[in-house]
Amino acid sequence: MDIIKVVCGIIFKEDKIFICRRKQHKSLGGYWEFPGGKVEDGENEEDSLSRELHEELGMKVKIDTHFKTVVHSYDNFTIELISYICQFREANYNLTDHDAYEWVLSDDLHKKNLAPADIPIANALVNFNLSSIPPPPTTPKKK
Ligand SMILES: Nc1nc2c([nH]c(=O)n2[C@H]2C[C@H](O)[C@@H](COP(=O)(O)OP(=O)(O)OP(=O)(O)O)O2)c(=O)[nH]1
Repeated sequence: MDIIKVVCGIIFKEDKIFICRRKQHKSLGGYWEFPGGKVEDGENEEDSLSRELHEELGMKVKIDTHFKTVVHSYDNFTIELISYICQFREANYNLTDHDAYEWVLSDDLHKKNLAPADIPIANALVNFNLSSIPPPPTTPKKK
């Protein structure tokens, strides 16, 4: 069976993380997830994530770094879920594929009914320190 490549954002606003609930009629409807979607042919992961966040939430983020990739088999399909740490910039929260969203502390992620593929990511986030991300290199000022 083919593996479906899915990219998702772990989007921080200060110390909270954005999660959203899939609409009931969608696959895995009712589960909470990190937003994102399928990587299309010829698209790189970061471009795909930016596109999905814009389409599904009207959201802009700064993508920092790859965090964790999980391969998970559901009953009918297998996904490779690739997560990136992001910093929130702005959003109009115009939800197209979700019916709810929340900003939660990483310690509280396990209280939500997360999609099963997301659970190893949520567990890894409990020990994650946002300040461990190196700042972007600064370009020296010209004299
Ligand atoms: N976006 C996203 N999908 C996830 C996560 N965890 C998880 O198991 N999935 C599953 C749900 C879906 O079966 C699949 C992604 O499909 P999707 O419906 O979000 O992607 P899409 O918008 O590109 O697809 P489509 O509805 O246009 O067909 O991966 C997650 O954290 N984020």
